[in-house]
Amino acid sequence: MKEQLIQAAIEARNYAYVPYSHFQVGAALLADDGKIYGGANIENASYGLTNCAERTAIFKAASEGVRRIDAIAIVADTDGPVSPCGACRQVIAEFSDENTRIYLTNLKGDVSEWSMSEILPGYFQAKDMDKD
Ligand SMILES: O=c1ccn([C@H]2C[C@H](O)[C@@H](CO)O2)c(=O)[nH]1
Ligand SMILES: [Zn+2]
Repeated sequence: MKEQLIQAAIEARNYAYVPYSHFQVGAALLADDGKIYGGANIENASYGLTNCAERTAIFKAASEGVRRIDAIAIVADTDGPVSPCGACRQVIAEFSDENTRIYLTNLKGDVSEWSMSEILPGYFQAKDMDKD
């Protein structure tokens, strides 16, 4: 499944809309429903409105009812495994738990595997709002 997910991320990357950075990123997640959802980064002439690949994949899945990510792979043409931004790490946390596997990869085939608390120590979740 890990290899299949990484392959899906590589394929999703081909649809990156990156006229400004020319930096293509792809992501693919395995959801609780057993389906794979892919996503690519989508940039905007108003740069700050750019949506990262992993958030695209997560929002596609969430908008179809997914509430838990089993595993997610992210890929870019980087020297080492691609490193997701802080905003994306928090968005991954919204739909993840400590059993979620996070695969950071590149086109050379380097893969590093992370848990949620490894990738974002102290991440905030809705359950943290429960006071009793
Ligand atoms: O993990 C990452 C890192 C960067 N980007 C995108 C945002 C922007 O389009 C481009 C350069 O930052 O790469 C992602 O999609 N995911
Ligand atoms: Zn991001």
